Amino acid sequence: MSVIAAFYGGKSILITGATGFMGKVLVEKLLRTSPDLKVIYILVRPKSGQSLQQRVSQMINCKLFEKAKEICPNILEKIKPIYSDLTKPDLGISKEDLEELLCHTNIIFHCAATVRFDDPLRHALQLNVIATQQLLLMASQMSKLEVFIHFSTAYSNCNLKYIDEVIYPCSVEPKQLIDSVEWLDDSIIEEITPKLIENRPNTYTYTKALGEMVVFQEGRNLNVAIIRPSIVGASWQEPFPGWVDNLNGPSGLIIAAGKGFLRALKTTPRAVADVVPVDLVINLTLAVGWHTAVHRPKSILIYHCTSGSLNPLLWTDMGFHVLATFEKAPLEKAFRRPNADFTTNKFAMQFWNTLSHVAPAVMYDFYLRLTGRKPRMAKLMNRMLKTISMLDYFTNRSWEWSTYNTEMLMSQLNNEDQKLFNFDVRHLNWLEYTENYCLGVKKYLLKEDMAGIPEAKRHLRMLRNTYYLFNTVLFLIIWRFFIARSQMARNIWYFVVSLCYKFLSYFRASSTFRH
Ligand SMILES: CCCCCCCCCCCCCCCC(=O)SCCNC(=O)CCNC(=O)[C@H](O)C(C)(C)COP(=O)(O)OP(=O)(O)OC[C@H]1O[C@@H](n2cnc3c(N)ncnc32)[C@H](O)[C@@H]1OP(=O)(O)O
Ligand SMILES: NC(=O)C1=CN([C@@H]2O[C@H](COP(=O)(O)OP(=O)(O)OC[C@H]3O[C@@H](n4cnc5c(N)ncnc54)[C@H](OP(=O)(O)O)[C@@H]3O)[C@@H](O)[C@H]2O)C=CC1
Repeated sequence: MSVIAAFYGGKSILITGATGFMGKVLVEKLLRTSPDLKVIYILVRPKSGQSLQQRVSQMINCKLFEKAKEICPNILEKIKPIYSDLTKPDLGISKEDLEELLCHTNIIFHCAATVRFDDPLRHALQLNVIATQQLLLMASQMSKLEVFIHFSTAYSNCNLKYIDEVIYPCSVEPKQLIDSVEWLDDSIIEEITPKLIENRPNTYTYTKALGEMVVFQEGRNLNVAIIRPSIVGASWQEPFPGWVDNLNGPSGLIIAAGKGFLRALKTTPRAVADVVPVDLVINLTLAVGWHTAVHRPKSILIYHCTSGSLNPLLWTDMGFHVLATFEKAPLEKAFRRPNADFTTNKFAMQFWNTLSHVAPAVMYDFYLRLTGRKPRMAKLMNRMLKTISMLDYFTNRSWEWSTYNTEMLMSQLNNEDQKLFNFDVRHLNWLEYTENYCLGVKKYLLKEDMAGIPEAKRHLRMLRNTYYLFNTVLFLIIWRFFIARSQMARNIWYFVVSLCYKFLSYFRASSTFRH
């Protein structure tokens, strides 16, 4: 019998960020494995003109929830959306809703965050730190609260090489910073941001570290645990392989590679791609929720959800797996044939950027202009180059995370739970996973039909022939140019032609002789 699934039965669970990538998988798994849970309160903001109810309907009508709906037919009654904007005072929650939450909530999963790397410090602070602080305050008034699970990232301390399951203090106290940004002008905040984040690459990792400090300082009287996943990718097994719904992490670049936009990447040869499947992260999270509620550890435990130390995958290997998959099942209407050069050298990367990224985009835009259409490729390419440069920090470094707590937890699960809430990354086959990831990107993100693969292959063949033709014409033009100007080039040309002629005559003569 599953102890973890039984634990969530009859519980009222509050989830922030339920409409996000990980939040959806969390809601789905809870409903699938504990259909007898009482209610899941989800804090949602209206978005793109959709009401809260419309957002919930859209969420549960996606393929991800198909199995959960079979197991839990009254799924709509189980999910209660609560209006909330985490950037507003008191999280924008109405008095009545607040009362209900304070009276009934047993478990909180705090998933919401801004994961953008380029967010201004003020906004990132608002969501990743102040909202966490306010949620903790709210949690401290909940009479039935058993556990508070906070989602952080394994990269919150990416300024270190070895990262332990502890909270590392930042040089500035979160409270001081929160007070300061209240009266500081945006331009001044922008100016001091590089000094504050020190040797971290962006405001995301910095504010996630501050968020952990806030949890440590203000969650002491609560029963809290922190999950630190590394790079979260598509699902491995549950509810089916390859599910993914946004462009974050590797997904965007997998598309870019499949469409033939991304043709070169700077990465150190031994740099580890610390990817973890989303279902594995959610399984660990649910196990941590159960363990923390039942065992009530004396201090806040941190759980690293990483793959590098147990089952490492290199970025270059992942790249080759991606290319191999798109060879078998190409994306539709690719810009160029998928191919990639991995380089460690900054100058080589600049060379490849010019040759493989910028030049084809500029040429294609020229062609679009000639045919009376609006050029768009250079703009797209610049966006992709910006994204690559933002991810460069992560594809060129490796970290080591300790996993004592995660391993301790694994050893405490019974056989049934080890299967139902599997978070053992050692059993993962990266080749198979990457293949499913790419197919998932094709089906669920790009909504491409698998029946279109023969046409996509034809398109790639056409691109290959165009490429050969283009190169031949280019070679002939350049050669013609040299022949016209240089006696030496002419001599080489005549020498090569006469050599070819002699070989041909020789083979023809010898084959006539044999007959
Ligand atoms: C050969 C294969 C090897 C694979 C090799 C992979 C290496 C991959 C390393 C990952 C390493 C992460 C390690 C941290 C792990 C965490 O803990 S963080 C959680 C993950 N967070 C992220 O990944 C967020 C990263 N993204 C961002 O911060 C922002 O999107 C960027 C990169 C700054 C771009 O900002 P922007 O220029 O304002 O663009 P934005 O409005 O976001 O989107 C503009 C367009 O680009 C598209 N786009 C957005 N993001 C992406 C993306 N990542 N890729 C492509 N297109 C994108 C959007 O769809 C949008 O298109 P339109 O809708 O306009 O048509
Ligand atoms: N994805 C990854 O690779 C990793 C993620 N993490 C952490 O996991 C957690 C979940 O990440 P992920 O699911 O990928 O993120 P997403 O960007 O997919 O989801 C973010 C969620 O936060 C909600 N949210 C954002 N701003 C607000 C707001 N002002 N008010 C209310 N809700 C808001 C979003 O709601 P809406 O739908 O309305 O936008 C969405 O539900 C985060 O804490 C992140 O730091 C950690 C490591 C890696």
